[in-house]
Amino acid sequence: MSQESFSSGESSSAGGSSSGPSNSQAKGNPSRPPNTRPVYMTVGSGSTSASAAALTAMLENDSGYGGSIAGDSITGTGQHGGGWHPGLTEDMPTPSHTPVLMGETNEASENERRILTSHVHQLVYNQNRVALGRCINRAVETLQELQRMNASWPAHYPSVQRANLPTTPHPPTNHTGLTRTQSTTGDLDRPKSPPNTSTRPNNLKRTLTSLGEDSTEAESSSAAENRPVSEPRLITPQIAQEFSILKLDLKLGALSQTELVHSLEKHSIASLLDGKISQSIRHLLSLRERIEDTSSKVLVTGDLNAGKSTFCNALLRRKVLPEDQQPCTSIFCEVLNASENGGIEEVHAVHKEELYDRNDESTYDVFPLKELEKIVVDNDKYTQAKVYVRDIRSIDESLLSNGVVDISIIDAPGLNMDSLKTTAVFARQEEIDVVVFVVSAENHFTLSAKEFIWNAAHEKAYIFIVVNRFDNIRDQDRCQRMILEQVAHLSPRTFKESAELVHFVSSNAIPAVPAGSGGGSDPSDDDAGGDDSDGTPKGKGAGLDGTGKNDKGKGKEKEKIQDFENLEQALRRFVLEKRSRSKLAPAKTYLLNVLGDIHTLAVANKDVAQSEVDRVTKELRDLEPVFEQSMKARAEVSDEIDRTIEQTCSEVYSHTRSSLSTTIARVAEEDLDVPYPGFLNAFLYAEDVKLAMLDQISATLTRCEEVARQRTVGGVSSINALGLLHLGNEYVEMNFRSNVMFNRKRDALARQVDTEVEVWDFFDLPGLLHSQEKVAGTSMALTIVGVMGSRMAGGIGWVDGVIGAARVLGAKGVRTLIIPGMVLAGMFYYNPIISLSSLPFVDTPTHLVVAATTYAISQIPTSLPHRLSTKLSANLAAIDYVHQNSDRLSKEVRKVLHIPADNLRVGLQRSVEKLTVKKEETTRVRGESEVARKYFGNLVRESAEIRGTVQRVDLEGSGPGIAGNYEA
Ligand SMILES: Nc1nc2c(ncn2[C@@H]2O[C@H](COP(=O)(O)OP(=O)(O)OP(=O)(O)O)[C@@H](O)[C@H]2O)c(=O)[nH]1
Repeated sequence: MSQESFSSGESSSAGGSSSGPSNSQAKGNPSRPPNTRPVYMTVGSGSTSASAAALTAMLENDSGYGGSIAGDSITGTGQHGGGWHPGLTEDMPTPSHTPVLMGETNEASENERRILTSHVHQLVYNQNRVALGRCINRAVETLQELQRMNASWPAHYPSVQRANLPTTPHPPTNHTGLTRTQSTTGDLDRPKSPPNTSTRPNNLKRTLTSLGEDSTEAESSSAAENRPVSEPRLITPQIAQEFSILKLDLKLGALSQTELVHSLEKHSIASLLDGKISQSIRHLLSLRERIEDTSSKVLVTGDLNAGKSTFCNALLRRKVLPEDQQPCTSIFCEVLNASENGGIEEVHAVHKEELYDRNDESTYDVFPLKELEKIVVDNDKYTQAKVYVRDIRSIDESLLSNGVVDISIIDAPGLNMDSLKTTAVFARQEEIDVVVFVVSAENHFTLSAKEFIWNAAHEKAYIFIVVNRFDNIRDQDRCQRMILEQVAHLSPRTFKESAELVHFVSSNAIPAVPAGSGGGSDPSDDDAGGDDSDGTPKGKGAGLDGTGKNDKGKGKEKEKIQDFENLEQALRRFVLEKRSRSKLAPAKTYLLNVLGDIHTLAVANKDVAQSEVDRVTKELRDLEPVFEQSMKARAEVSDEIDRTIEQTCSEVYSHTRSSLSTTIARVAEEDLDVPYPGFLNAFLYAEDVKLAMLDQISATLTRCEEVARQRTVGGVSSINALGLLHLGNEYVEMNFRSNVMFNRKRDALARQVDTEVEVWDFFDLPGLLHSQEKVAGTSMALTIVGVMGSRMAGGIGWVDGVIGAARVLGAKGVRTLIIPGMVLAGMFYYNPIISLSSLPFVDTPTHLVVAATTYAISQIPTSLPHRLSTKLSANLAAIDYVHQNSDRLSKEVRKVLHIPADNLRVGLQRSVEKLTVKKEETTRVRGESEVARKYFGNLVRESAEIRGTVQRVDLEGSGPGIAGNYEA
């Protein structure tokens, strides 16, 4: 494209646009009828329409590329007649639609149209960039929120399930890949992967769920209550679907993802998800950085010696990069606009293992341009070279300095098996927006080339292919056909747009000034490119005779230049207009995917939260009466236990008391089964009777204890029954053995109160009196009692002392002889008794005394038990024997009953506490689930809304002329 043609275009367009038909007339072009150009109507009071002004303002104020658009590089190109001029954005129709008269050259308007198209596209690009940037910010905020939520309410992760597990019925499919059932997120318009090209795992089917499953078997409520909640719960089949961005990489041994999801505890899943979210946030931030970056990188690669360096030089119109017939480029050379280096042309050779930083000279060595060859050919010190050059061409033609975006060209080393991997890695870098592949027309695609394109086409979708050294081909049509066939195979998408993306050129036919010339002039000018006065470039390519005399040769050269210029324009379009694809499309695609994942996650978790709320609400509803009942039972059972214990103890007490009292009172009348051995052994008899009585009392006590045992067994049973009734299986019965009760020596007390046998015990004086009165009258009776009373008391008072001694000595003989001795003594002391007497019975004759004594002795078997019983009873009463024992028994019963009672009380308390904790826990879960439901409900809406906004960002056919460019 010559400068002249551009200038003329500019004047016609500017004129036409600013003043409409009147201007056209003012130009005084008689050959153009007044209506050959459309009539422009200016809306508004000024000469510039409001919309045009707005458009201009938007372009000028745009922050993303403002520097390059409105900066010096634009204004400094005044030589192009204001190629970038506010007038261009004035209200006027798109020039491409301008009607052109037959035969009229429309070169100028074509130029104008191209520039306008470029700027409008720039505007649209910026709008898209800003919109995507905002969406990235919102997505990041959303993900951060999700991360916070996930920390407090571990998100549930939808899972896929293997085909051999029971699944919902699938429609029959004839491919082995993934079989979808249905998706609630279909409205999200997630890009559908065609079969076999899907990167998603095969042999996976939609999951079944453990949530919401209808169990065919009835389940008891307690079983349901105690059934462990499987974690993590899977999602219903309708919404379970695979993720693209937030997919958890769960590969561990032979376990499938589903098995792993099942086996992992839900907090582990949540933390894995958290990691994924962080990763995604980082990626989104890097995408935002990338779309805000105004630079664009073009990687030129291809087979060895295909002419890559020659091609780059042709683009620059300067011999910057070394060309050689031998493979020579050994490092990556990035050619940048010198304006990025303070306008200085030089080479920065970047040290190995260093990250290039233009402001840090320790990372590189500086060389003049002409020494580039030395660095490029065989070196082991540098990995890449940054080549700063001034672009000598206008902004409409230049790639480096095009007024819109800063483009750098990277000349890569030729591909071979060694460099293939390095270059492939290089090409994969995110900042590489465009890959230009140079192939030699003579050699077609080598194996390395095919492998590279195959991979790069997956990465970048479109490859710009330059078929170089076309001048060396004789049958060019056949060559074209064959190469296009190969392109179709290697990158079908590139093939589809081959008119724009595949170019057959001869780079060496393009005139280029030497690198050292400083780039001050344009080689496309007649004088600059070579020594031909007719503008034919002075190339070294075949078929160029360089004399300018061969018209056919000239025609061919022009054709080659034209082809190259076509390539350049296509490349510019590809870089400038299609950079949306390379810069914004990845952001858009990633956003759509991540928002789709968030949406899926939100839908799934909203439902999980809802079912969680339902579940715990029901649980709470069921729990409330159980809790109330438990509280009531605790109080009631406690009272019941107290009652049982009280009743049992009081029964035992009263029974023991009455039994003992009765026995003690009646022990004298009992058949003690002690034979009376006669007068001589009266004392022994007394001892035996006493022991027999004590045994009787002990036997009664033993019976009472047995009764108490039985009562205790009854009490324990009723407590256990209460426990089982209220606590069910939770109640643990205690092992109770009644035989260990009362195992203390029970009659110790009785032994302690061992009653001493006294002489008086043998003679029942009141009884005697009573019986003698009946027989011999009162005076007689008194005589006997008097004899037995006072005389014997005086005469045989020694006897008690003897008994006491005998007890101590244990001399049976002594005791045996006491009573006979006593009686005889009574007789011998008769006289003194009589004589001393002043009592009414002083006159009592001797025979009466003998009779009375004999009577008293005969009464021993009858009177002794009574006397002893009375005495025993009095002694036992003195030590409170009956109460003591009744109390002992009832206390022991109480003690024993308290053990199961306390056990039951603890059980009941525990049950209430357990229910309280469960209630609190369930209430807490309900609260959290409600928050989660609300949050995920909002997230469903929000993610769909942001996704909708992203979807509306149209990166394809935006801006006039762009679609046209590709359809042309
Ligand atoms: N006939 C013809 N020769 C060309 C053309 N382009 C480049 N050459 C020649 O091919 C040879 C190799 O060119 P280079 O540009 O060095 O090739 P390269 O691909 O950069 O080489 P390496 O980077 O070393 O692999 C040089 O001698 C060029 O003059 C062309 O279009 N036609």
